[in-house]
Formats: sequence, structure tokens, C-alpha cells
Amino acid sequence: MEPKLKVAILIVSDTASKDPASDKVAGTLAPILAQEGKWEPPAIRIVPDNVFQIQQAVCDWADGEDWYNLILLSGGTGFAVKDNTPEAVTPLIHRHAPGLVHGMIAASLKVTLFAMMARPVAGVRNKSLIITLPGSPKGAMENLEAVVKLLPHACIQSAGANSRSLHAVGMKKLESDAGVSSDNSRNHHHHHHHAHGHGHGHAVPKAHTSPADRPQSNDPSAGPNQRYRASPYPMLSVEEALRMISEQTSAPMVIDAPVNTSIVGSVVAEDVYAAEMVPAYHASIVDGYAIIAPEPTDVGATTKGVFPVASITHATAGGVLEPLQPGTIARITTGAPLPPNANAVVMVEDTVLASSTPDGKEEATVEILADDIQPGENVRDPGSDVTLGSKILARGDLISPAGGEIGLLAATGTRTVKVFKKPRVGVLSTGDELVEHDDPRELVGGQIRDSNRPSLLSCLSSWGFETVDLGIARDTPASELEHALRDSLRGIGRASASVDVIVTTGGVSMGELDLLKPTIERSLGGTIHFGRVSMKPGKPTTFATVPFKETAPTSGQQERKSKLIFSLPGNPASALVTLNLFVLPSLHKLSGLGESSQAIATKPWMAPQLGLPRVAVVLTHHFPLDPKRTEYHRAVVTGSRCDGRLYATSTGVEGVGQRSSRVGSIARANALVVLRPGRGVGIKGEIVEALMMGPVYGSDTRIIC
Ligand SMILES: Nc1nc2c(c(=O)[nH]1)N[C@H]1C(S)=C(S)[C@@H](COP(=O)(O)OP(=O)(O)OC[C@H]3O[C@@H](n4cnc5c(N)ncnc54)[C@H](O)[C@@H]3O)O[C@H]1N2
Ligand code: MOO
Ligand SMILES: [Mg+2]
Repeated sequence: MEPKLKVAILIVSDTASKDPASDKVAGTLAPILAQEGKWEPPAIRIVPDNVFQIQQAVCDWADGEDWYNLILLSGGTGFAVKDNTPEAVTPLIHRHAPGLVHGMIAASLKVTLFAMMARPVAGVRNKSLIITLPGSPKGAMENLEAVVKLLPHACIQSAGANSRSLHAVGMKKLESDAGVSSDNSRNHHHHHHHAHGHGHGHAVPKAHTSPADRPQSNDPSAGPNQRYRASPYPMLSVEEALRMISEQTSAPMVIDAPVNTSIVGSVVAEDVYAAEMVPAYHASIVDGYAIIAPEPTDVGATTKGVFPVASITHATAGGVLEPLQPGTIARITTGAPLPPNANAVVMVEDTVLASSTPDGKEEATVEILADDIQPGENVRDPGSDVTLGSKILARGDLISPAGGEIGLLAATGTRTVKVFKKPRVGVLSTGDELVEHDDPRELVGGQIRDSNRPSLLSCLSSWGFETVDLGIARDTPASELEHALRDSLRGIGRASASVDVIVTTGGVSMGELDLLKPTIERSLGGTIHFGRVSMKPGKPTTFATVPFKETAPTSGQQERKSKLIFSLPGNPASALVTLNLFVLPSLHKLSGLGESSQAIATKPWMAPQLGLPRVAVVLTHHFPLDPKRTEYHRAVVTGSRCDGRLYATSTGVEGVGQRSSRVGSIARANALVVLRPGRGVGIKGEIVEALMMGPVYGSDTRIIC
């Protein structure tokens, strides 16, 4: 029996994904294929109009061992807003097949002018031919019929001649039936863009503004003679890179949050007004006796004398207090409500016991020694700490770990507060050489323990962001990286809830297994905003966005339009430095820091800044300078007890001290000293800028007062 080709049909439809019985397309296409006698019965799947789910299905069928010769998609190719099948499929295609597209449109045009409103895509991914068809059974049928005779031949060509897989043997047979030689396929050169200015080591560094200007990443399937030998990405300054990150980072989203520890580190999104006043009653400030103090106009009156103790008021809840009768006093504790008529409190220290009750258990009379207690003395008036309806927090205020903001919210009975949603960050390590840091086995060959994931996750969670450990993605097969990224964007697999920002490490430089840039650009349809920065360490730092729609849970209106990918260099010190320098300001912006209210705008020094705090430090020794790149030199910054200055000492200037593979360069460091490029050294005593990564723990004992 003649072996047959494998075909899969993907129905893209929100409706059919909810009710598979409503689909009529699969049942229309299957007989057309069956009639040809060359196809196995189709595999069929239904997904909603969701880019990532479409891509996942196509990759499942085109990647890996069990690939399909032909993948047909139906639906989502029109002009409606939710139609995004072409957008999902285009980035997955390695080689486009515009001829098939023209053929299908030409055939449909004979039937209806509306054929012009179809946006079909066709092409080859790995060895699979992918074709999108309209969503209507009639349209899908007409389009498939237009090309169906060619498909076996096209699939054989796409699969190449040297395939040893079982169904490829069958293809040989089909191929000879069709009378073509698979060697023809060799003459089809890979489509390869020569980006402007790349390839000969003299690319002009230039910030790209329009997509046409943008360099293209390496095509990993292209051979060595097409591989870049100089990076096509312009070298940006750190400032330019930060500006691009800020531009691409979307406005923060507002959510309702309960007032508890979960909001520490969040930024307030809407001014908060006190729904209750504090205190709610006249409260005593001290332990002592509530009295009726005479008005100052009451000439000759005194608070001195012996008074009967009428009642006892504790700072406890409940109960109606008896009014205080003139000529009596009431024992009271700190915070307790004054009885009606009482207007001041005298401290217990200013009194002596005059007599006890007959049973000796209580005070009967007490002598007040002070003679000048004023009305209002030692009393907090209602609303004097927080006035009813006053603004207690403003938009842009940070709910700090120090507790003051939570305290205000709690004291006024505020149960929920509008805050900006803190971004959730996924961390993915990449590389075939990596093993889990706690794997008990001995390392063999070129294996490396994955230190980036634990160090980056620690740093991110210490900043107060929710993190997701995305594990390790191998370089081979390349689809592992692609799938890991797509799963985390969609919120499946290890990232059970989708992440807003993905941080990867490794695979961004010039090696043939440096796959991040091509994967983001060619497989996920993302945009690389920059791929090189003039800094040390961290030169190949890469920043990209992938399109994504998300609606805010509360307002239902705001949208994040894209997700951010920071692809940091694999070297451990480079990864941590660039995380601090580039990822933090973006996460701060996403969390609403910088959404300053008017109150903060008038006092800018009160507003928390984006990114690490910048301070001036004095160098305690010579620091070598890089001739070209700005160095972020890891250092310990200490205070001084006498001159009000901060002092910076390197974590290692000699030899390999600051080498980017040496994660120890960042151990003990609480600062990155910014050393601008130049000749020679930064000299002892010079004042330079430093970025503070952590608190100052000590004072420099070498500075003598
Ligand atoms: N020809 C050139 N080579 C390199 C350049 C260059 O401009 N031209 N840049 C160098 C610089 S600078 C850096 S930084 C690195 C960046 O490397 P990649 O981001 O491509 O990372 P990998 O090649 O995957 O790995 C580099 C290094 O880091 C180790 N690594 C990776 N991941 C981890 C991890 N999770 N934990 C611990 N260590 C990790 C990896 O084993 C390698 O040793 O490229 C230079 N090359
Ligand atoms: O720029 Mo790399 O991060 O120095 O080793
Ligand atoms: Mg590399």
C-alpha cells in the first residue's frame, strides 16, 4: 500500500472552540483531501482566535519528531478586529509561498469580489507546508480546491530529499510519481534579508526608528557563509537604551486591593480620603485623672485641691460614660474617652492619693498638685490626628515597608484601596550547558551550574515583585526556547498565570547558539528595540516587545498592548548588573512609580524615583577606566560618621576582579559605581556617581574625624 502524507486541520474560531459541533469546515475539507487518495485522515484541532494558541497548535504539528506534511488553518483571516490568524502564522513561517496565496485569491475572485478581503498566508516551517483558508465552509472549500492538486508535490519539496523518516520514504515514491527530483529544492536559496549596514564590521551605530531601519537577527537555519560576523545591532548608549525601555513600557494598570501586607510596595492609584476620623472621640493622652479645668478667663480659679474620684475610664470599647459632676474627677488611662463635661487630664505623677475606700481597694479622694491645667490639656480632640474626609494618601504614593501608609489606611477603616498592579516577572535561563544549581551530580564536560536563575529571582523578589521560575530552556532543539517563551506569555506550563515581563539570560551574543534574538523576532513576531549597549558588563543586552492584549480587571478599559522581554547576557555579573540597571526602572514604571500626584509634583524630592537611587560617592582608591564603554563597577559603599559623605571601595580591581563571569564581584556589593570611559584611572578622592543596589550597612572606619 502506498504510504500517505500527514495532514492536520486547525479550526480557528471562538464559537467552534466553545461548541465543536458547530464547526462545519473540517467535515467539508476532509472529503476533498480523501478524494485525492494521497493523504492520511486529517488530525483536527479547534482553538479560539488567540495568537498564542494558534501558534502553539502549528508548532506542535511542525516541530519535533512527529511533524505533519501539511497544516491547514481555517478562520480568522478576514478584516475583523479579532481576526489574527495571519498575524499568528506569519512569524512562524521560515519560507513564504506567495504563489499559493495568489492562486487561492485568483480562484476565489472568480466567485466573489470579497476574495479581496481575505488575507491568506502560506509557507514552510521546518518541513511542513502551512496554508490558511477562509473560515466559511464554502470559502475554505474553494480555496483548498484551487491548490489541492499541487499540495503533495509542494509537501515533498518542502520536506527535502535526505529525510530518513518513515513517511519520507513514502514521499520518494510520490515524488517519482510526480516526476520531479528533490535536488531541485537545493536550488531554492533561503530567503535572507541583508539588513542595511550590517556584515562587514563597519555598521554605523544608529538608533533605528522605523521598522524598515531595523536590523534583522541571524537566520539560525542559514549556513556559515550567511552568518553575521559583526553584530547588525547598533550600539546604544545606556541613556538611549533606558529611554527606549521607558517608551515601550506601558502605563500602569489599576486594581482594587485589600488593605493588608500584600499591598506593601504598591503605588496608590487614586487619592484616598478618610472615611473615619482619628480619634473618633475626645481621648486622653496620658494616664491620670479627667477633670473639669476652669476657663483661663475664670480669674483666681485653680485646678489644685482634693477631689473625690467619681469613676474609672479605661481605653476599652463599649459603654456609655456618666457625665463628670463639677467638683469630682475620674481616673482615666491613655487613649480612653473623656467622660462628658471633662475637658482636661492631669498626669498621675502630678497627684497624690488622699484617701482610699473603706475596703482599701479603690481610691476615694485624690489631691491634684498642679494648679494651672488648661482646658484641652492632654486631650486629643476628635479628628485631630486624621480629619474626617481629609486626603490621607495621594495617587503616586508608595505604600512603603516602613508601615506608615498601611497604618493610615487601617486607622481610618479603609478596607480596599486602588493601587497599580505590580508586574509579575518570569525568569528563564537558556543554554544546553546548564544544570540545576542543586543537582547533586558531579559536573561533566562543559556543564555549568545555573546561578543566574536563583540570583535574579532573589533580586526581583527582594524588590517586592511576584516572580515565576520558568526553568531552563535548552538551545537544541531551538523550538524549546520558542515554546518556553510562548507558554509563559500565555500563562501555561511553569507560568501557571501569565507574566507581564520575561527576563531571560544567555544566548544574546554572537554564537551560533545565541538564539534569543532570532526566536523573538522570527518565531514570536516580536520587535527587538535594541541588541547592544555600550556598557561593561552587559554589552549584548537585548530588549524586545511582543504584541499582546490585556484588559485591566477592574476598569475593563485600560490595556497593556505588549509584553516586555529583557534578554540579558549569560555571564552572571552581566545578568545581575543589567537586571538592576534596565529591568528595575521598567518594573517601577509598570508598578505606577512616577505617576506623581500634584502633591508630589510640588515636592519632587519626596517622590520615589524609577530605578536604583543615584548618589555621589568618593573613590577610596584608583579605579581603572574602560577606554570605550561605561563601566558599572561593583563596589561597597559605606557612610562616614564625620564628613557626611559616602565612600566607594571596589569588590576587586586586580586581575579578574570585575570579570563579567565572576558573580563574586557582586557579592558584598551594594552599589554600581558609574565610571565613564576614558584613559587611565578614576583617581582616589574623585567624586563619581553610584547607583545604590542595597542599604548602606557600615561606616568607613578609615575616615578619621
Ligand atoms: N564574538 C563575540 N563574542 C562575545 C561577545 C561579542 O561581542 N562578540 N560578547 C561577549 C559578552 S560581552 C558577553 S556578556 C557574552 C554574552 O553571552 P550570551 O548572552 O550570548 O550568553 P551565553 O553565550 O549563553 O553564555 C555566556 C556565559 O555565561 C554562562 N551562563 C549562561 N547562562 C548562565 C546561567 N544561567 N548561570 C550561570 N552561567 C551562565 C555560560 O555558560 C557562558 O559561560 O558573550 C561574549 N561573547
Ligand atoms: O558585556 Mo559582557 O557583559 O562584559 O561580559
Ligand atoms: Mg553566547
